[in-house]
Amino acid sequence: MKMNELIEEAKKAREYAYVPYSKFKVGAALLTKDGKVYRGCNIENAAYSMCNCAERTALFKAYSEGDKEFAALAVIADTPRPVPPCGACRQVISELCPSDMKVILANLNGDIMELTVKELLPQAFSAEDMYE
Ligand SMILES: O=c1ccn([C@H]2C[C@H](O)[C@@H](CO)O2)c(=O)[nH]1
Ligand SMILES: [Zn+2]
Repeated sequence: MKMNELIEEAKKAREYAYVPYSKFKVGAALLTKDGKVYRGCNIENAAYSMCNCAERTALFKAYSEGDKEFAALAVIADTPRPVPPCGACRQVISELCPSDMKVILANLNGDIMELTVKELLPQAFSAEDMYE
């Protein structure tokens, strides 16, 4: 699957965003190594801290279906620059995805930024820091 196709999948996911509070729609598309795509959108709640980002929705969907081998993640929102994932998502992505996996950030203007998981969260805290 091409990078632009994965961004299109993220754009479709974005349409399902449930964002009555922020009105800020985000879409994500997670490509597995065997070519399957899991879409995710952000889902908010009146108890604001319960809001779930698009990236984590996609990752948790895949994981809960037994898919754990990922090849790329695309994220899109209507932002001036390609949408930067929040710190919480960076932490989750860095634990569940390979450190050299491609993360494609995009916006609706067609701006794209491509980086790796380890570039997204350098010096990430991980299990290795707790157990030797
Ligand atoms: O990369 C991001 C950044 C923000 N959000 C969501 C969380 C919340 O619903 C709204 C505003 O922060 O956007 C995401 O889904 N992904
Ligand atoms: Zn997030």
